[in-house]
Order: sequence, then structure tokens, then C-alpha cells
Amino acid sequence: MAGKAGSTTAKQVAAACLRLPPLPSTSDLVKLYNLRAVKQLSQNFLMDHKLSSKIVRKSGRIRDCHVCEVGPGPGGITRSILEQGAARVTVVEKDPRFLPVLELLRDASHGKLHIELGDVLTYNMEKLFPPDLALPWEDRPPRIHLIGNLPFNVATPLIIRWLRDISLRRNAWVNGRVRMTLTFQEEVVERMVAPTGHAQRCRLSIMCQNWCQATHKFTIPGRAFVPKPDVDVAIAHFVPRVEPQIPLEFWLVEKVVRCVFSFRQKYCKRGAGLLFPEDQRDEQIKKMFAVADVNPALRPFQLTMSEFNRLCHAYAAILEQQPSLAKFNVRERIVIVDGADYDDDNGGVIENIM
Ligand SMILES: C[S@@+](CC[C@H](N)C(=O)[O-])C[C@H]1O[C@@H](n2cnc3c(N)ncnc32)[C@H](O)[C@@H]1O
Repeated sequence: MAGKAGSTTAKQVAAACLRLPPLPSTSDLVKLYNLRAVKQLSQNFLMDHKLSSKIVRKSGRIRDCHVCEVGPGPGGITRSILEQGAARVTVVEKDPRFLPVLELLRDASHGKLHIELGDVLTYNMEKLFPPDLALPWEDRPPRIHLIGNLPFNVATPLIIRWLRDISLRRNAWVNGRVRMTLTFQEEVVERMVAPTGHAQRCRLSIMCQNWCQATHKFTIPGRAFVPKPDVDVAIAHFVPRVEPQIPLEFWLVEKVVRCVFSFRQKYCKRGAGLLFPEDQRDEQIKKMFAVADVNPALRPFQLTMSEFNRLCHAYAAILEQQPSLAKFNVRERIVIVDGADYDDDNGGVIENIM
């Protein structure tokens, strides 16, 4: 009886936070508004309220926090965010078909829900949150959360953009170490969190782990989504690190890591050689590995973060002597000049990071 009373109280507290009038369920709203998922847009809706609530709970305590939800669709997760007591929720949705349903939620939310129609890949959150929520970078994370169940083909480029924003402390991260909770294909999350020596260790592991503490929270079977995707969906949580493990510019770290992982099963010196023109490759590689004190015969996935750190610093030291090398890229279609020019518009770099 006591347990029952306890859970009722928790429900009452949640309801008090939301004070929403009763609404049809998300799946009823989808039917009512004829919101069929568009396959070309990789839309898969999560209709199970318990699972939506679990995603929100796993993002940490969100009561009285400000949340930006990306890709709300018919608003299942949005509803859970409101129910769990967020002070304000901004949703960024690309597909205008969802506006009527989101407006219904907004009207019921007592001014807590704000809708932005737009593309999250270009959406700037710099001025979205009240300035008094900002905390110094070294402090605890601020009361701001980013949450999203996006299509897989959007979620991976997005996390790379956001990692770069974290490295520059811009976008949402002008406010401090803002946390993110995002969904990906399960095997992508396995790569993100893969430790040294793990079969899934790759470029994405180094990039995610360098700027964030990345954790795999739980996995939702594909059958929980409508329509069912071919894969299971994992929820990953990211907390920006106070100090990255490789404290160098994003473009430089990405370039070294990308080259090293170019030949996954070969000695790491083979891929690192792509950092240099052929006529100076052998000499520069010898120098770089000696300065970094890294065994050139290790495979890329066997390298620790500390070894990547030393390799990146050794490469940075070579660039100081020979700045023109920064522009050198063996794959001509990818032009990297500096942090600003390292942009996603060329497609290749960001998309192929796995
Ligand atoms: C996989 S569905 C998930 C919908 C909802 N969050 C859920 O869990 O049921 C992805 C949603 O992200 C939206 N979306 C896709 N690309 C987007 C982008 N670039 N910016 C904003 N929203 C996007 C889609 O229109 C869709 O509503």
C-alpha cells in the first residue's frame, strides 16, 4: 500500500509540474492528424510513453531546466520532457506537418513550449537560453539539456558539429558544459564509447571521447518505433569534458585521427603517413613517432587517448616549423585550411567519420 501511495505521489508531483489538460495519446494524435512517417526522411516515431519518459529520465534531472529538443515529430518525447518538470522547452522541427500537433502541446503547456520550424544542423542556440543559466566551463553543467531522437543520417553529422562547437565553446556551449542525450543506431553508440583495443574503436570513438564523457545509456529494440527501423536504437549521453584529452584545435585532431584510421588493420604509421607529401613522408613519420614516443607498429585501434594526444602534439610541432603542411591533404576533395574552413559543406569529412 505504501509503495502504491508513493508512486501516486510521484505521479501527482509530475502532473503538478505540467498541469496539462488531458490530451489524446501521441499515437492517437498521429492518426488524427494523419501524420504518416515519411520513409525518405527516415522518420520513425516512438509511441511508447514509458520509453519516451525513460529517455528523458536518463538525460539527468530536468526539473526546472531549459531543454532544447531536436526533431520532436509528433511530440512523444516533448510530452515527457514537459511532464518531468522542465521550466521551458524549445523544439526544433524541420517538417511543418508536425506543427498542428506541436501547437496543441504548446497550448496545453502554459507557455512552457516554444516551437521553431527549422533545420537543427544550422540552428544556433547561442541566444536561446536565459543568460543567468550560464555557468563557467569548469563548473558543473548548467541547467540546460539538449535531447533528440533524430534520423540516423542527421544525428551523426550533428554530433560532430556539436563536438566542434564544444571545442570552440560556441552555440549552446556559450552557457558552459551543456549535456546532450541523443539516439543513434546501436552500433554507432558502440563505436562512440569503444575503449582502446575494442573491435569497434574508430575515428568516432576518439572524437567523441576527446571532448565528452560519452555513455551508452540503454538500447530500445527497433520494434518499439513506427515504422520499425532495421536496427536497434541506442541512447547516448554526452557531458563535455572540462579539459579535452587532446587539447588542440578540432580540425587538427580530426585530421590526425582521420589519417591514422585510414588503414585500420595496418600499422598506424601507414595512415599517419597521409599527413605528409610522399617526398618527405618517411622522414616526417620517423620524426613524429619518435617525438610522440609512440610505437609506429601499433594498429590504430590499439592507440590510447594519451598516444593520440602525443601524436597530435608532435604533428602540431611539425606544423609550427612547416605551416604549409596544414593545407596538405592526400585526399584532394577534402580541403582543410584551418578551423573555419573545416566545414561540413564538402560532405566527405563529416559524413564518413565512422
Ligand atoms: C526519428 S523521427 C523522431 C520523432 C520523435 N522525436 C519521436 O521520437 O517519435 C525524427 C524527427 O526529426 C525531424 N528531423 C529530421 N531532420 C531534421 C533536421 N535536420 N532538423 C530538425 N528536425 C529534423 C523529422 O522530421 C522527425 O520529426
